[in-house]
Amino acid sequence: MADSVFIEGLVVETVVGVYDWEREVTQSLVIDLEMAWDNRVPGRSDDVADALDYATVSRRIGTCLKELRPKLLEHGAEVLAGVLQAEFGVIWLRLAIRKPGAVPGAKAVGVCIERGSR
Ligand SMILES: Nc1nc2c(c(=O)[nH]1)N=C([C@H](O)[C@@H](O)CO)CN2
Repeated sequence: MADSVFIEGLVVETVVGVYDWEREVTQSLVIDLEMAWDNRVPGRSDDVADALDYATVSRRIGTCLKELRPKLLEHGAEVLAGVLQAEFGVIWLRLAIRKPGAVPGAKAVGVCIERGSR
């Protein structure tokens, strides 16, 4: 399945990081996500119930990361991938989490994972 639904540049404010000072503040994470989805069905029906609703997914990403308060970006990415697969039936996804300003001189640092198969 070559079709997909994507979310680009979703900003989530949460507690994240491995250092003590990072557990006392919130920081911005930027999420880029592509999820395999058969868009022929909603393409025919014009019904959001047949679609992978990117608004609902975006809200779920926010609540997940705010509750999780991960130390590592890797942990945030792994848990998010599991939620998307279990709750939304996503069979394949590519997910990047960026942490802007975390490393002096770098625009952003982050991780990218791919889970499942198309
Ligand atoms: N591979 C990773 N390396 C680092 C992470 C991370 O989440 N994954 N996190 C940190 C610190 O929290 C850093 O962002 C503070 O500036 C260091 N390395």
